[in-house]
Amino acid sequence: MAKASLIYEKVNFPLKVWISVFFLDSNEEFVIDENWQGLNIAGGFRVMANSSNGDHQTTTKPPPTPSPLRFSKFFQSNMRILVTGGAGFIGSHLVDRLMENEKNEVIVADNYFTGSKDNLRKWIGHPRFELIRHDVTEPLLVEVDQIYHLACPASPIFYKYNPVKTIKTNVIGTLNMLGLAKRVGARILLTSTSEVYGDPLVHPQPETYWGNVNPIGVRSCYDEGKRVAETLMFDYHRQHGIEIRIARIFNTYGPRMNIDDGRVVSNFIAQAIRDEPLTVQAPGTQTRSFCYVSDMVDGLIRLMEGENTGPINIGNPGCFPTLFLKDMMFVFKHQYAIDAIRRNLVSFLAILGEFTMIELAETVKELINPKVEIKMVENTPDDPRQRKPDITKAKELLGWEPKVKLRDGLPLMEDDFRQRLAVLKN
Ligand SMILES: NC(=O)c1ccc[n+]([C@@H]2O[C@H](COP(=O)([O-])OP(=O)(O)OC[C@H]3O[C@@H](n4cnc5c(N)ncnc54)[C@H](O)[C@@H]3O)[C@@H](O)[C@H]2O)c1
Ligand SMILES: O=C(O)[C@H]1O[C@H](OP(=O)(O)OP(=O)(O)OC[C@H]2O[C@@H](n3ccc(=O)[nH]c3=O)[C@H](O)[C@@H]2O)[C@H](O)[C@@H](O)[C@@H]1O
Repeated sequence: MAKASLIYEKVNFPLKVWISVFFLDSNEEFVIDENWQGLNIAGGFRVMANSSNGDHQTTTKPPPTPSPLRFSKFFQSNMRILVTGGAGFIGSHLVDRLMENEKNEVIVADNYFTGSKDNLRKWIGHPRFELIRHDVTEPLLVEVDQIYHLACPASPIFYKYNPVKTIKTNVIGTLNMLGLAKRVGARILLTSTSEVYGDPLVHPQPETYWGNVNPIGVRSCYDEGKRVAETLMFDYHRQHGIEIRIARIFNTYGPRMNIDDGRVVSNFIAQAIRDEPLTVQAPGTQTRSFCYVSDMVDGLIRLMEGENTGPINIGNPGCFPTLFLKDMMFVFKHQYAIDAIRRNLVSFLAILGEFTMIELAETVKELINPKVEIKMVENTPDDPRQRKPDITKAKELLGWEPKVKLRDGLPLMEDDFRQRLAVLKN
């Protein structure tokens, strides 16, 4: 569909080739000239005939049959897909899935800040795959039909490391990708986050909730950055008719997460394998919902291919009520937790029906290393106390719901971590 409109635009204006040149804060267009009749949409330009003398208008013969190569290029049903941040955790799994379809050509643009070529090693050299070292804060000129825009550090440790760069990535990076989408008529999907809900006062979070975000906190570069990115998506949609999709992703885990990524599931698994104490950040009663990466990729592709702009929550609302008693005992053994409960009733209510970090630690301990210790450590500012997606919209509009339970997903991740850490299971 996007390709069809691209072809239409290029072929039906033979005397002019319009090129959009995207500047950081504006999209400006200028005309190359009437000497160029056509554009090779495979990338780069090709002059196919010179019409400035008007020769073709005087001839009575039908025009020569164009090269079959040209037609195959124009009319093939292949999709060319750009994945920004494709060398990262979710991005590389998305690339695997997109590459399974022989009609897809995939271009990855990544600056390798938190991603790695290693995640894509099986595709490097493949004729339908291209990897570009590129920072999305700079404009990118490629010809594509779809853009999955994932580029952004996702672990709080990494996005807080250089907050100014994080906000530039979210704002300027998204602006650049929207400029690209506008120039080539591509559909664009943004991977937003459940962090747009901040420390939510509504629970679970539906897409209609506007959030409770600290605009000046240490996490703001990320959560406010993503909120602006969402705003830009909708402004380009309303103002320029760009086809947009917004996924609000909730905590996702799986193989290929950075071992020292700092996120809770990867931390606990690496710690359990290394025989180090599992570090539960106080109070430990904060809740999250964990979605296995294959489910996430499935949701993202359905959103891209479907007819809804979103935003749509994609996450796994599952919880573990069976661990409730154990959880309570752990909480009451720790002064931190008791203080937190006294201070805030929400933290206490969280443990009644939700999946807490203590439960996660207990689950990892049980599945991976029953001898490992669990210890309570200091938390970081503005850590959301509760988070769980309302996925009604994803179910109804995308026919999507997660399939992999945490207890099945954790061992798959363990295998990958053991291989990379070179530690065999006893
Ligand atoms: N994993 C989650 O739980 C989660 C939750 C919510 C939202 N998300 C979003 O999903 C996307 C992917 O997350 P992930 O977990 O795979 O993270 P990740 O850190 O593994 O991947 C991000 C990728 O983006 C690249 N990148 C960062 N800044 C860039 C820049 N300026 N230019 C080009 N490339 C850049 C990194 O090198 C990396 O390859 C992110 O946008 C993130 O905000 C993830
Ligand atoms: O899903 C989301 O929308 C967001 O979720 C995560 O942010 P966060 O939930 O803070 O992720 P973690 O760093 O994995 O922390 C989860 C919880 O575990 C706790 N934690 C973390 C690390 C640890 O070693 N121990 C521990 O108890 C944290 O205090 C926090 O309460 C991601 O890292 C963001 O990129 C993403 O956008």
